[in-house]
Order: sequence, then structure tokens, then C-alpha cells
Amino acid sequence: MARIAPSILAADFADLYGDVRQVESAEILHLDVMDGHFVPNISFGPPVISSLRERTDLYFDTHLMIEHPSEYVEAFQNAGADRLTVHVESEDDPGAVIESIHDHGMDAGIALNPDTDVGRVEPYLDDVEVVLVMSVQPGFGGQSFMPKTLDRIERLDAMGAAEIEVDGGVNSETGPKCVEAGAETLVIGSSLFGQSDVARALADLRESVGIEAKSQ
Ligand SMILES: O=C(CO)[C@@H](O)[C@H](O)COP(=O)(O)O
Ligand SMILES: [Fe+2]
Repeated sequence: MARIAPSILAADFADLYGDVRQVESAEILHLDVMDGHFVPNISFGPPVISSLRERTDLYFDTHLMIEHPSEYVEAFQNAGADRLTVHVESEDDPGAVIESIHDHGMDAGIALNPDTDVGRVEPYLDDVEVVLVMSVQPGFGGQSFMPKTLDRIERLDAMGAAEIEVDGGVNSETGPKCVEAGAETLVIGSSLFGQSDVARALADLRESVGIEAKSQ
């Protein structure tokens, strides 16, 4: 069953909870953490996540676009993250970070950039709860979906990935194609928080992807 994970990168940071409360029915919230090194952008870190944790029970799906995720596992646990997804291209040993994330009681994911061979995540497939497939270059919202992602999703599905999450340029046109290729979780930023009526946009996106409202 597909689901939508709203990405707050496109939200109004001056009224962050005001935006988040409009997507409470999604049950999962995508949090893009960027350090200005792994990607050429800086977003937010544990303090923002910790503040949101006080306001919502949404599952915090935390996408770490940072060079050294191993140094921050405890900080994100303390902030209230439910899942930490680390990039296979980060500077740290993915296997060791995944183990540390589990030791800290969180779910773990492995992410890969659009130009990274899907074979690089194969050694971790049995150890992670999710594989996050970037469908744009990481670092910024509002980019166009890269069509080659669909083949990559199919390959990861055939390799036995437990859950496939697709991230970047997902909308009412590209979302259904991702689900057909085998994706379960659709990260959606600007097609949701960029809209004037966020709750309406979420309902419309669900409909386009064929998700029953009550299942979200
Ligand atoms: O990780 C990232 C970007 O690096 C994403 O999670 C974006 O936040 C998705 O935004 P849209 O492409 O949906 O605008
Ligand atoms: Fe993301």
C-alpha cells in the first residue's frame, strides 16, 4: 500500500507547525537534514525536530544528507526521530551507522543518489527498513523528477528491498509511475507545501496515486 510522506523542506519555516498540522493525517513526515558539506545547502537539525516532536505524533522519517551521520545518531534519537536514513555516499561506513541506529532504537534506511549504482546498496538490503531512491540531485526541493529513477526502483524491488521510498520531483504525474514501478513511500515537498491549500493538495495527491483517505 502506497503512502505519502510530506517533506517539510518546502514548508513555511516561520509557521512550521501550522503547515505540519495540515498533514497530520499522513502519519509520516519527511525531515531533510542538510549540513552544507554533503550537499550545498543547509536546512535544520535536531533542535527543530525536537520542537516538532513536542507538537505531533507523526512518524519522523529523517533523511540525513550529512557527511558524518555516525556522529549524530544519539542527537537525533534524543530529538525524537523514528527513522534515520543515511546516504551510501556519506563518509562513514554505512553498515556501522545502520547498526548504531538500530542500537539506539530507531529504524534505519539507506539512501542513494541518482548517479550511484544501485548495486552499492545491495550489501545493506537485509539490514535496513527502507531504501530511499533519490530522483533528483539531493540538496534542494522543487527539482524535476529524473525518469531513469523508474528503472532503478524496479531493480531495487527485484533485489528484494523491504520498502522503497522515492524522493524528489514526485507529484500527481510521477507518483503513480513510481508506485507502479514498486515504490511504497512517496516523499512530496513542493507539490504539497508549495500549494495554497495544503490539506486539499494532500487529498488530491492521494487520489492521483490511488490511496484511500482512511489508510493514511
Ligand atoms: O531530500 C530532498 C531534497 O534533497 C527532498 O526530500 C525534497 O524535499 C523533495 O522536495 P520536492 O522535490 O518534492 O519539492
Ligand atoms: Fe529527502
